[in-house]
Amino acid sequence: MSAAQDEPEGAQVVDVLAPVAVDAPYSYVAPPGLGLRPGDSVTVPLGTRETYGVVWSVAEGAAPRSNLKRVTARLDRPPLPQKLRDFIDWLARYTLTPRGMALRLATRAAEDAAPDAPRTLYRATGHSPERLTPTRRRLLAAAEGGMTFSKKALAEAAACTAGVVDAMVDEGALEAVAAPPEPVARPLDPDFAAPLLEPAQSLAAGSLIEAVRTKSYKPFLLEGVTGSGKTEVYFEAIASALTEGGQALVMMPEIALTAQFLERFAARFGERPAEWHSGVSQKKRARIWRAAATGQLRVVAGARSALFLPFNNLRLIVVDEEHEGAYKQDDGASYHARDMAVVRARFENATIVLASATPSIETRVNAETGRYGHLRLHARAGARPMPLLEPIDMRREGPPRGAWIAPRLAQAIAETISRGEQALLFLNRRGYAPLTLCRDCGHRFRCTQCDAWLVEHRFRRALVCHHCGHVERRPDACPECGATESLAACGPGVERLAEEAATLFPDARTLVLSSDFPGGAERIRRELDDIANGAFDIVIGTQLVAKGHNFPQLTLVGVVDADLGLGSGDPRAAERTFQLLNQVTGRAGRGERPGRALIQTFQPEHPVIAALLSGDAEAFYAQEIALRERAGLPPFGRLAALIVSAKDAAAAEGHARALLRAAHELPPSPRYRVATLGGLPEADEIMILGPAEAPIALIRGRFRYRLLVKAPRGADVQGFLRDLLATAPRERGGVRVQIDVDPQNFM
Ligand SMILES: Nc1ncnc2c1ncn2[C@@H]1O[C@H](COP(=O)(O)OP(=O)(O)OP(=O)(O)O)[C@@H](O)[C@H]1O
Ligand SMILES: [Zn+2]
Repeated sequence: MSAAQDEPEGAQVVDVLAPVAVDAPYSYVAPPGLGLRPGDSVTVPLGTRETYGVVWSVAEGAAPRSNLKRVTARLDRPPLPQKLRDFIDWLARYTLTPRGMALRLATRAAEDAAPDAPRTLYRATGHSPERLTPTRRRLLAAAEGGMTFSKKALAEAAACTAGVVDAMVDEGALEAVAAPPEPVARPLDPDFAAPLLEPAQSLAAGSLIEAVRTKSYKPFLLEGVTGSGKTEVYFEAIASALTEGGQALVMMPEIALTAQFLERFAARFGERPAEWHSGVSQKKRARIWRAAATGQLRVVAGARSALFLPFNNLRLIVVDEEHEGAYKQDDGASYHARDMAVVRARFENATIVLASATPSIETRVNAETGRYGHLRLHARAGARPMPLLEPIDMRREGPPRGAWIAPRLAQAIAETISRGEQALLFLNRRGYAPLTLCRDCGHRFRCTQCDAWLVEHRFRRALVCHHCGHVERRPDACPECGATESLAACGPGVERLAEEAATLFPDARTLVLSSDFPGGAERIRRELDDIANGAFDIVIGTQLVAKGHNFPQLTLVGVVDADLGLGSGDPRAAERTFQLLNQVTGRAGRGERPGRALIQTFQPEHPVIAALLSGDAEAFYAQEIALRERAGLPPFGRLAALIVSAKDAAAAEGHARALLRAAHELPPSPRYRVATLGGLPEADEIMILGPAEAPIALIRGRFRYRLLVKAPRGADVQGFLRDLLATAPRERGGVRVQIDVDPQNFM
């Protein structure tokens, strides 16, 4: 206490959370005059280094203890709003992520914040240069009229190099003027091009607009068949948020690939929204971050990390394709962006729309029980019919050995392209062949670091592990027996399908679309554009092509292997397959002409395939929901996974067993009950399954064991996990425990 006098009058004690793996803010003393408030960003010493952090609370009137370190400086950053800080606290508690790491999700993008750089623009002075070449003449013509232009724009308009612009400045024919920085996004006009909605669309839009207007936290499921105009409908909700002076966030699973969406948005609102994903430069992201905090930026379309932007007046969140697995973040902090979007909306008192043609079981149940509003569009827009679906029974009319396209599908493709329309062949498998083996000795190529076969990529002449990315050259001889010409590719990937298509349709313009080709998102965006513009007759693709795209000339979809993924033993296999196949067949017939889809399957009677073929989504949902309810699976019960991994299999298994023991030795808690080991669990008890080898037992050289916590809906799973980790033995020998609350992936 005596040291308190050391601090000058007016010094503050503040709790600062740093963006590192700690769970609690630390106290610091801030010099008088900083006038810190919660949400402010500061720099502080932490251990031996200096870091930035966010003031989590200010202890008003507290006398600083002498041992407190000092806040070094205050950063020039807009404050992190209270609602966002509350959301971060909540997310950290729910997902068992250290709070500092949860904070980092929200502040990482701000780290690069450089002040917005002013730009230099050019305009004509009226002086003519001494020598007027045709190029110079074009340049001066482009700069005419007293307006200012960027150097790039002038050079482009005059088809000359930037050097010509410089030369004209030297000669006094152009002058440079300083201009304010370019805005991160231009103003949007909610009335720019409002569509004429159809009655069902209008009804759905009305409910959303009402919710946005009354500023009420209200989740909606917007469920409409593919091509029903869900996008048009939620655009009206965005327009309403804009009219109200608020902000809107649209989350999309593959935003980096959806140039089409941005164009559509611009056609509706006059300008594009701000884009937010890993392909956007650090600097740009820092500017978007700031503009979201000041309210200057009104609409962001982004990947899951956009959820952590510091919006200052968020009125609407849209989660497009809400059922998509891509919303689950699995490395580092593991959270489900769709679920967390609902939580964020609650903190913000915002409206939230989950849009899908094939909602997740969780969301469907929430809509059926009335927790979410349920808006439905039962038919395609513009009276377009749904595609006609037909099975191809591979047992009776399959292709000849070594081929993958059945005669009837080949026939349909031929007819389609002869009419000048497009066909899409869907196979959710990258590469040439999923397995390579030696016909002489039976040797199979597998990854040494993972429990997985190596996938042949013939274009790259390589064998690739799809789990860890390991690449090796495809040898000419078997490494085991030395035989040459003995290596055989087993099963098809998209590259092999392309080979077959080229043989069947040598004159067709064929494109393979796959995420692993060089060129990244840029290339895929361009290719998607080309498809939409009719530059190809046959498109062969993985699930990349299934997502939300509009290809007006596409009238035939061939699903090459509908059974792929059904036999995986994953509790979500049925749901995922149903969603994916609906999505991909939904690409057919979105333009003027009706669509058709042929489904190659060995089990046309399988409930998932049957539901798809009959178009009876209701029967599928009823059955799948009943199944989950009986099994106590989400959303009727809760799951959490503990993945224990180590370089040494015995160490991983040993630690997993120790965790299991610790769980059963926990003292009784009023918030949860743990079932006795080996006994039959009561309805209100938490059960721990395993440890079992994870389905992929080895990844990146680490052996993995899994414990699955299965709990009734009302149990405090997080409380249980926290208690368990607090009493469990220390992780030694490189053992890692990863916690996944609400796991989506059971690999
Ligand atoms: N009211 C409307 N007036 C004119 N065109 C419309 C209208 N509603 C929808 N459309 C058009 O119908 C097509 C499908 O609409 P949209 O992409 O919004 O459907 P969706 O339900 O989002 O589809 P998906 O789930 O397959 O992505 C688009 O080309 C869209 O412009
Ligand atoms: Zn591997």
